[in-house]
Formats: sequence, C-alpha cells, structure tokens
Amino acid sequence: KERGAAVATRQEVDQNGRPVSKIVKKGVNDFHFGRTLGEGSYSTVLAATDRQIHREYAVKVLDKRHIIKEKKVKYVNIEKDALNRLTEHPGIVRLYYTFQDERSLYFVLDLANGGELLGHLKKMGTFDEECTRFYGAQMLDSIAYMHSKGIIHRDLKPENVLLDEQMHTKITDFGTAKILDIRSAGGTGTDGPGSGDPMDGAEQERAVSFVGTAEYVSPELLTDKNACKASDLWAFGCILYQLLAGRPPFKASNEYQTFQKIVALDYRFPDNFPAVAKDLIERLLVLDPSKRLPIEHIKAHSFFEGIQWGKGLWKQKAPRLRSYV
Ligand SMILES: C[C@@H](Nc1nc2c(c3cc(-c4cn[nH]c4)ccc13)C(=O)N=C/C2=C\CC1CC1)C(C)(C)C
Repeated sequence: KERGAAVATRQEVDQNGRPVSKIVKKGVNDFHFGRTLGEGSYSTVLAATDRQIHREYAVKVLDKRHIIKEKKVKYVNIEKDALNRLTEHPGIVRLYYTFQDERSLYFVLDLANGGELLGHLKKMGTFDEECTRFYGAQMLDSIAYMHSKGIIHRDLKPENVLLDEQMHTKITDFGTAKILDIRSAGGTGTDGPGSGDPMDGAEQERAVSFVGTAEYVSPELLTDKNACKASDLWAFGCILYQLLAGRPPFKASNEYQTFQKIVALDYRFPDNFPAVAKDLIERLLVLDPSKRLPIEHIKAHSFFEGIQWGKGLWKQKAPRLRSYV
C-alpha cells in the first residue's frame, strides 16, 4: 500500500445524515495529461490537470517493466522516501501522492511553471550579483532543510533547480539522493564532515557506487566514493560560480578530463569575477570535505549580506533577472 496514497476525500453523509469523509484514491483517469515537461533516464514528467478540482500538477510517470529490467526499483523507492520526508519546505518540489496502474507508477507533484534555472541562465548568459545572491540563498535554505532531514541530494545542478510562477526555486530529482540513518537526521543540517566536527563524520553513512553529473561531482566521490552532506555544498559552490560566470568551474571536453580538473582543483575565476563571491566560492571548492564552509557559516558570509533567512526569504519578490556584465 503506498504511503500518502489516499489523499482525496469526498464529503458524504451516513444514514443518519452525519457527514463522513470517504477516502478516495485518485487514478490516472482523474487527470487530463498535457505536455511533456522533462525526460529523466527512467521517467517522463508531464503537466497534468486534476479533472475534479481543475488544479495543475506535474506527474512523473515511470514504466514498471523498464524499472525492474534496469534494476532501478531501489532508486524509485529512495526518491519516494526522500520526497515523503521533504514535505514542509517551499524550496523543494512537493510529492502529494502516488498511484499506479498495470503499466506505470505515477508521482503527483508540484508543477514548477518557470521551468529549469538552467534554461533562464542560458538565455541570460550570466546572472548579476543580486540575482545570484537571491537564488543562491534560496538554494542554500533548501539544502539546509534537506540535510536537517538526513537527505543528501548528490546531484545538485541547474537542471534540477526549477522555478515556480513566482520565480522562486524548487529543487527536484531525488532519485539519486542518499538517505542517512535516522540518528544523524536530527542535526541542524550542519552536522557531518562539513561542520568540521569529526565525531559527526562517523555518524554519516557512506554512500557508494553513484556518481552525479560530471561538472558538479565532488572530489571525495571520485577519490574514495564517499558522498557526504558537504558534497552538496561542493555542487552549490559550482552552481554559484556558474550563475556569475555563465559556465561551471570544471568543464573539459570529456568527463574523464573534467574529473581530472576536479581532483586537481584546476579552475580559474574570470578577471572581472566579483571579489566577495570569489571568496565564498574558494571556501566551498575545497578538496577536503571537512574543511568546506558549513551551512551556518555560508549564511553568515558577506556575500549573503542583506539576505533575511527563514520564511521571509520565500515571501519576497524574486529580483528581475539581469546579466552580470
Ligand atoms: C529534472 C526533471 N525535470 C523536471 N522535473 C519536474 C518538473 C519540471 C518542469 C519543467 C517545466 C515546467 N514548465 N516548463 C518546464 C521542466 C522540467 C521539470 C516539475 O514541474 N515538477 C516536478 C518535476 C520533477 C519531480 C521529480 C522529483 C520527482 C527531469 C529532467 C528529471 C524530468
């Protein structure tokens, strides 16, 4: 039985006229499916409208036979478990419920109408400091929440950062996430090697045998196959660099050469790169994960001066997109 499967209730009355709410499971016939929003390696995400309440969702459709054949059942369950833990944050795509028919699994999720951050970045070339500060702050707030729930994303990149109609960020694609055991989930999101407290490091389970997208992979994942919370902060540093420079810091003509650049910390800032942002990124792109700036220190860095953390960050208007020239 899927958790969170029964979400729709229909008000009915019993024989004495007393209102009863009947749990009704929604199915594929309750939706009108629209355009394809994105294709994952084992899934397709479509826009879909709930016929009863006329509300638009994104529905991720997974082919059961394909998943079983490709031995990806574990990843589907990890994604569902991760999404079920990450339900109270505005910066993370929300899973409402799942259902299935004989052929497919369906995840009913928030629709992020603004599409991928990558698309906007490609159109603009670069983001100016104000935009980078705002989008960086929203991403960091969401990463802090994920980590506080014991979830490491492991594949953060501009394609996985979506925008909603208010142009606020929504992080997505948790199929490659690592769920740490309950013990280490309680932290404020800064525990583990990233916080420099070696004892926490021991608590963190070690993730093995998964490598994210080449340009954003952390050195520890390439050298000793260990992903930790600080691996997401490495990717975050790469994304901040990319927003201001218009390209990721480590990019070569093939994956192997990109990996060589990463483990050799072989990257340069463009001459006109803003100094304060450069200082922050230099403290994130550090080979030793335990020496990377922990989240609370990133929030306090002068690059994020003026950002109001917490709920205010999600209520304010997104800045108009401008390029860094
Ligand atoms: C990253 C993902 N792409 C996407 N995943 C999701 C979208 C989404 C929307 C647009 C879009 C909207 N308007 N224009 C484009 C473009 C790509 C999207 C959405 O709205 N809601 C939930 C999503 C994913 C949920 C997933 C955690 C289960 C891939 C490429 C893997 C299919």
